[in-house]
Amino acid sequence: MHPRRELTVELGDRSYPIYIGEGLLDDAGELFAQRGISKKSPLMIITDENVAERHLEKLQTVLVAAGFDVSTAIIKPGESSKSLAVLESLVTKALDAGLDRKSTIVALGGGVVGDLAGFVAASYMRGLKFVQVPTTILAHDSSVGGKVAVNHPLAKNIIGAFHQPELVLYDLNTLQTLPKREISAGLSEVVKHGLIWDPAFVQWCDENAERLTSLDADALGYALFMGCSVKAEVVSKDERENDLRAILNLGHTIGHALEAVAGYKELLHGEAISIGMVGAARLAVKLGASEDVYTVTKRVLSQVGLPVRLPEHLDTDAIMEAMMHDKKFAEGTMVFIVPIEIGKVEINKSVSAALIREIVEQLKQEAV
Ligand SMILES: NC(=O)c1ccc[n+]([C@@H]2O[C@H](COP(=O)([O-])OP(=O)(O)OC[C@H]3O[C@@H](n4cnc5c(N)ncnc54)[C@H](O)[C@@H]3O)[C@@H](O)[C@H]2O)c1
Ligand SMILES: O=C(O)C(=O)C[C@@H](O)[C@H](O)[C@H](O)COP(=O)(O)O
Ligand SMILES: [Zn+2]
Repeated sequence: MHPRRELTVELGDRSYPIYIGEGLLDDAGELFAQRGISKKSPLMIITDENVAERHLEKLQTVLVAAGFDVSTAIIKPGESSKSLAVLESLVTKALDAGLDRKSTIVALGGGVVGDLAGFVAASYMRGLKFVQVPTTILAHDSSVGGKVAVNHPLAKNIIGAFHQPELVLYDLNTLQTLPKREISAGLSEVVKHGLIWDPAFVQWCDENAERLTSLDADALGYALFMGCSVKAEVVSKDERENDLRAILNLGHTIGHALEAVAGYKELLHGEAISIGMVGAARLAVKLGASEDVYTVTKRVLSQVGLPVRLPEHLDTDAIMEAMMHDKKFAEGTMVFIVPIEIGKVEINKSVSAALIREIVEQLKQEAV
């Protein structure tokens, strides 16, 4: 077995481990067996074309050698695969492969694969076990916490469930094949975890931006461990987002609306969230926070190669309308996550639509 960092998402008898380390795909057979993944029922690996080309053979070979009955389903890469149509095609694949109630779904890929495969696992035969094998930096966030979903053309993640994995197996070696743009997009949620919880970690990201974007293995291992730690702690305290978990949505009220208005194509999730976090920081300053909240947020995000300006051609009215479809809009109020200082946020339920509109307009003029 390879050396690894370990964390636990504490959820009573549904608690599960997160393993992070280099070369962990080699250990998948043993770790799956330890978590009680069945060898008697077929298991299905869901992945996308880019990941399949680079990492599927390795995982499949290891699992077959360990005695698992493995089938695979490969989807088109990209956010547009998080759809009901692709979900249905995967259910067809699962039926063809003979998956039964004791089968396991394995999500090998980024957040798109994780959210989609997780929702297949949540819904097929009313729920199968599943395993997250994240292969993007961003997926340190999506693989932990059990939010699984597909999109609707009008709203992100609007059809989904809470369904926790049996384990998260994070092989850092897989990240070495990531394209540059995806590296930066993934770092958006890493920085977010610092901004909501840990000022020292934000400072560390600021000082180590270059090591992170160049995929320095030590820096990456530490950053992903820190990000997963924050996520695991928050989820352990409030699995179903009754209150605290909403803080993980920093930047997402504006960010999700941008993704939807841009047709889930132009902006990657991490990029949209970066712009959304700059917007949240601007809002915070308007509400009385120190100017530092804005300058530090913007600086760290820029340093890791993320956009901070909202593309001008995205229509403000459409963005405002998309926000009203977000899950954060309920009982007539918008829940907005506001960074009151670096490393600390508040859940604000009284931000007016007029103020949000003003922020959206300002984000279109943001200096880069
Ligand atoms: N469930 C959650 O809690 C949660 C949290 C954060 C984000 N999300 C969701 O995650 C999604 C974004 O995830 P993402 O950024 O990982 O996107 P993604 O899954 O689309 O992956 C990004 C791109 O990188 C490619 N790729 C993946 N791994 C690779 C590798 N190792 N080498 C080369 N290419 C690789 C993919 O094919 C894709 O083209 C969004 O849909 C977002 O809503 C969910
Ligand atoms: O896990 C959570 O909770 C999050 O908010 C993490 C986010 O990064 C993620 O994008 C999530 O999918 C957004 O949740 P949603 O409930 O707003 O769809
Ligand atoms: Zn997110």
